[in-house]
Amino acid sequence: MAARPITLGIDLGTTSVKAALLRAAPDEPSGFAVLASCARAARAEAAVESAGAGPQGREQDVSRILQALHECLAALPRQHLRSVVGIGVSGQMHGVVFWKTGQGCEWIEGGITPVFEPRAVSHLVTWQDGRCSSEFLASLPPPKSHLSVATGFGCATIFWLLKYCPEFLKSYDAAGTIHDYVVAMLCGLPRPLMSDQNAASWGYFNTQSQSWNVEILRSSGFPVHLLPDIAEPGSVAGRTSHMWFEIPEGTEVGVALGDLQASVYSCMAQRTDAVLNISTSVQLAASMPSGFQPGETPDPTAPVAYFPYFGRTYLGVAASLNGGNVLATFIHMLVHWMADLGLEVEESTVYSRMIQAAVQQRDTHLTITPTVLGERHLPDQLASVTRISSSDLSLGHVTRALCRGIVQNLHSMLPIQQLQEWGVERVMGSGSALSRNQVLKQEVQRAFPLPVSFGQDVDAAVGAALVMLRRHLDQKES
Ligand SMILES: Nc1ncnc2c1ncn2[C@@H]1O[C@H](COP(=O)(O)OP(=O)(O)O)[C@@H](O)[C@H]1O
Ligand SMILES: O=C(CO)[C@@H](O)[C@H](O)[C@H](O)[C@H](O)COP(=O)(O)O
Repeated sequence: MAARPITLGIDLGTTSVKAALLRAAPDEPSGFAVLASCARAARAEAAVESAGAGPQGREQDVSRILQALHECLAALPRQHLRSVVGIGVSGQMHGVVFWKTGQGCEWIEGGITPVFEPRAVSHLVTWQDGRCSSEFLASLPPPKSHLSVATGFGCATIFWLLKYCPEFLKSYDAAGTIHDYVVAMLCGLPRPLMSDQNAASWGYFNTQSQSWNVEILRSSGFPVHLLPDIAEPGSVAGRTSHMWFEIPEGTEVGVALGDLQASVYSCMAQRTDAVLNISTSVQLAASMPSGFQPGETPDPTAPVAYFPYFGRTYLGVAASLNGGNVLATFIHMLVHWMADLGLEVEESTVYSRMIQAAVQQRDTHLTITPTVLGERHLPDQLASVTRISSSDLSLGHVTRALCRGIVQNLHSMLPIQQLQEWGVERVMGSGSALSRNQVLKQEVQRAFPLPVSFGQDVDAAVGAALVMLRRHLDQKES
């Protein structure tokens, strides 16, 4: 019997990097089996943001992201890596990283396996970056796109750098998301390719014409030469230029995908499924009918946006900026308070103790609006706590209220009534913040009284691998 094909999926997330190996499994309902997976914290938060970014700047160190990626690959079984026939890459959308063409990395040979190390590469300015104030965004030209432009979106960041750090931009002649960068380095692409999934997340991209708003951008002095060329999600960007963790040189690499779309692709078994992803951020997504086209102009006050998916279809998405990152912020606060009091406690200990305490605390009157980052449609709505009584101040009460607040905030953006109008019959949970947190699961089931099931915690990596596996199988059949 011919060996069943194996593909590798990668997810370059905001907090962690995930990798998964999939093998075709015709006798499985899904058609695949996950052979192995791995997750490694990236810990990539840059120690120093760019000059002028201010306290709202959020940048990550590309070398740390690649280090976490290499750790994941090194942990996967070599006998399977040798058989990989395709690599799918997804990652945190909206962000932008810059590099010099032909100098973006150096392949280091002579070790256990060739690896590429970043060279003339900037920090990654992430989707959490808040340097673009509302006033600055209002000064930008209106986009010819159904998606509005928010802080942390690639084009907004480039406009900000053009105004405040023009010399910085002159140092680079290529740009993309972090996953576009990794694809370009793996394949030695002279210029990055970008799927419409990631282009739409940058702003100033028209998904119907599949083109950048080049004239609008150029007339504002925007460095349009930095805009990547566009390619279909699911198509091949190139082939690996070196052997990589024993994955053969010449292996096909797909055009990078949005982590949201890759997660949905792995979890959405039927078109009537909604996918609720809680990772660093939170997204609730459902399929739009084929033929659906979003409006021509953006509505920045709308809590639901329409993101390109596959095959020119769209997802209706409530994308909250406040998900696992809110829990992480709470824990960082507790750990720092305890350090101030002379106590050293591991973050992982706090996560497990607070979740255990809240599992025991099934209800609370304490009410937390968790939006420490505001929301794109309500940037000035920051976090608040109400109904505080002396009896509701245990760790269990506060954690229950925090988890409830995260889920209720998402529900306020996309309520179950709207999901049911769209024909949604089931909610598929994804993301490792959800998979590791029984309280979040309980609050999801409470807020969305539909059948709810929970997936793996490497969903986007599985989705990216699955896209390449199905491409390979289709090619073999044709
Ligand atoms: N030990 C833990 N137990 C439970 N939740 C955790 C733990 N460590 C991190 N988390 C949660 O997981 C979130 C990150 O999820 P992850 O899927 O790694 O994010 P991303 O895909 O955005 O990189 C963090 O924001 C935090 O809320
Ligand atoms: O914000 C949106 C969409 O606008 C999200 O769907 C977006 O994909 C994510 O926030 C980023 O990609 C980061 O994802 P993650 O690191 O939180 O998994």
